[in-house]
Amino acid sequence: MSADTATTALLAVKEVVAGYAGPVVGPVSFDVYPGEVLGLRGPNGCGKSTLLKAITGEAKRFAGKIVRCNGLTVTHHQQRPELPPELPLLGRELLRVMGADRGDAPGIIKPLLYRPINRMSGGQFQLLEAWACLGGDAELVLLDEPTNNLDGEAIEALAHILRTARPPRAVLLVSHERAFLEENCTRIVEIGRPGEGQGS
Ligand SMILES: Nc1ncnc2c1ncn2[C@@H]1O[C@H](COP(=O)(O)OP(=O)(O)OP(=O)(O)O)[C@@H](O)[C@H]1O
Repeated sequence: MSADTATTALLAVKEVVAGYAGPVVGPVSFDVYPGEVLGLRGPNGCGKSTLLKAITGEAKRFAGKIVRCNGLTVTHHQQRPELPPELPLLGRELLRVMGADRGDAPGIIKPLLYRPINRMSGGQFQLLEAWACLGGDAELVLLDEPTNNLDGEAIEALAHILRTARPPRAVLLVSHERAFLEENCTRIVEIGRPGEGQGS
């Protein structure tokens, strides 16, 4: 579904400047509507991950506004998710903790359900985490480089999950994979190089 201006935005990012000790990105503006997969694209270090972190409150907002619709639930798939080596959980238990244990896991996820997460490969854990975010209850899913570590089959499975999992949830997707963004996003926002703010 494409953005519909008659629909209320789930999230409005307005002239946001964000960073850590100092600003690293912005000003940037975009809205996210129910049902869309909005891509964020830009060069390395331009601040895409920082923008996602500003939405969750992990990064500092120096200027602008981030307006969430009332009661909006958000989940964040971080770039390079860490495998928690000491956590004695099976894949399905992790899904339960994340509210994504619905019994409708795609075929590529099923073999991971009974595998201890500390014995998964980086790619397997990455895919399970992405499914946990997309198959859970959150109305807005933030995905940061979800194709990292994934082989071609897993990337295709992720694309299928993006297209089919629980619409009308919205997704804000950061990816270096130009083709993946273009094939799977309903809209793409360009972020400029550091100091340039928003691209055209
Ligand atoms: N925790 C942090 N503290 C201070 N600076 C940080 C922190 N995390 C990132 N940065 C800096 O903020 C800038 C933007 O980084 P960010 O990871 O948001 O960019 P990005 O566009 O997602 O990059 P990439 O495409 O390479 O993943 C970089 O200069 C980076 O070094």
